[in-house]
Amino acid sequence: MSLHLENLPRTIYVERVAGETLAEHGREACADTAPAEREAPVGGLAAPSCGGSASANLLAAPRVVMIDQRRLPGELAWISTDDWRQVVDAVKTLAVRGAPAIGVAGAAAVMLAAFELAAGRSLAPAGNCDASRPAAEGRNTPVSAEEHGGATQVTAEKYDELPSSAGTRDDAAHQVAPGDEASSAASSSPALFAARLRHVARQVAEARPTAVNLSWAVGRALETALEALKAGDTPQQAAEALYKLTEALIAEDEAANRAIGANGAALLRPLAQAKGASLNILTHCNAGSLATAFYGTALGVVYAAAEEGLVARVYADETRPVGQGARLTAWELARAGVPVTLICDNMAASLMAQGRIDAVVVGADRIAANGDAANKIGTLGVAVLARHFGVPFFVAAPESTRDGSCATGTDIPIEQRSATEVLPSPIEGVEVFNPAFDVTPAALIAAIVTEKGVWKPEH
Ligand SMILES: CSC[C@@H](O)[C@@H](O)C(=O)COP(=O)(O)O
Repeated sequence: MSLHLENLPRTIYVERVAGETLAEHGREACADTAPAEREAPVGGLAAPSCGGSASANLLAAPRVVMIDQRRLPGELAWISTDDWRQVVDAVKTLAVRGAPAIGVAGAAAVMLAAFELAAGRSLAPAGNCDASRPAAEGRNTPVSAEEHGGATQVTAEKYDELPSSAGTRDDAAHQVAPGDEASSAASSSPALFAARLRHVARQVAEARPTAVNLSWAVGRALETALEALKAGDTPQQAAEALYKLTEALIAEDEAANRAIGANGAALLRPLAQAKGASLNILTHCNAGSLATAFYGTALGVVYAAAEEGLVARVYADETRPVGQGARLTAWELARAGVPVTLICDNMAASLMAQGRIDAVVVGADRIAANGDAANKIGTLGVAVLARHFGVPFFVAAPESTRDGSCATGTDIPIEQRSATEVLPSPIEGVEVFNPAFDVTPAALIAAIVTEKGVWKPEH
C-alpha cells in the first residue's frame, strides 16, 4: 500500500492577510470551497486564502481557517474568519471537532479576540456564542472548566489573575456594549485588555465540556497573554504573542501525533509478526487528521503502521448519531490510500466473532489519572466486545488529553447534545438520550499510547 498523506487537508491553521490592518479588514467570515487539489504551505492541502499572502506586519489581520467538517464528505469547504465568535460557533456545531483540533481552535479564538481588543474594537458577544453551554448529566457532571478546576484546566484563579496594574474583574470584563468607550480603551489599557480577554477565554473554554484539550489550550493562551502583559508588553504585543502561540500549538500537535504514531506502530508490530500477516484494525469515531492539526492520533497509529506494511485494512464504525466514522474516517482513510471498510456500529461484534479484527485503536477526549478514557459514545461497547473476543484495545491520545485532576472516569464531564442529532423530527411522547461520549474503564484498555510512550494503566 502506498500512503498519500499529501491528500489530507489541514484541519485548522492561521494566516495573516498582508497589507491590511484588523481595523481595515472586513469582519465577515468567508467560506471557500477548496479546489480539488492544491499545494499546502507545509504538507497536506490548505484552503484558498481569503486574500493576500502570508507576509505580515504588526497587526495585519489574522484569520483562522478551518475545514467545515459538517459538509464532509460531500464537499471539502473551509471557514475563514477573523471573528472569535465564529470559531466558538464552529466548535459548538462540530464544524471543527476532535479533541486536539478544538484545543487549537480554542487558542485561536482567544488570539482573534486579543487582536480585536488590541485594535480597539467592541467585544460584544455575537451569534450564539453566549448560548448556554451543553448540558451534562449523570455522575460525570461538572461541565465548565472553571467549575472543574483541575491541574490541566483553565482554573478560576487563572481567569481572575490580573496584572498588578489591573482593576477588579467586574469593573472591566462586564463593560461589553457594542462600540462603547471601554472597547477602544482596552487597546491602550493592559488591565482592561486582560480583564476582557479573560471574559472571552471563559466563554471559549466552555464551548464543549468533555475534551480537556479545549480548556487546556485556552489556558495556555490566557497564560501567554497575561505573562506578556506582566512583562510590560502592550495589548498589541500580547496579541502577537498569541498568534505565535497558535502556530506553535499547531506544530506541537502534529509532532505529538507523529510520535504517537511511531509509538503505536511499535505496539502493532509484534501482533503482525505473531499473525504472520498485516493486521485488520477497527476504529470508532474519527481520531484522524481531521480531529487534529494534522496526522491524527488513532489514525496516526494507523498511518505509521501502514508505512511499515503492518496494516491490511481498517474497519471504521459509522459512529452514530453524528456519523464521524462514516463521514470523516472512511473519507480520510480512502483519501490517504488506506484500505477501509465502513461498518454499522452494530456489526463490530460479528466481525470480531469471525476473527476478522486483530486490534482496536481509538482516540480519547479526556483520560483520567487511573487510565479510564472518555471517547466518542459507543467506544465502551467496542471495548467490552474486544475484551470478550480477546482483541487488544488501544487508546491513542496526546498528553494534553490526560487530566490528572480527574481521579477516575466518573469525574469526567460528559456532554449531552441535542435530541435532533438522534431524532431530526421529534415524536410526541418520545424522549431522546444523546450523550456524546462514554468512558472506557482502564481495565479494558491494553495500552494508552501518547507522544511520550506507552502506558499500561493496569500495571
Ligand atoms: C481525537 S478526538 C477523540 C475521538 O475519538 C472522538 O471522540 C472525537 O473525535 C471527538 O468527538 P467529536 O464530538 O467529533 O468532537
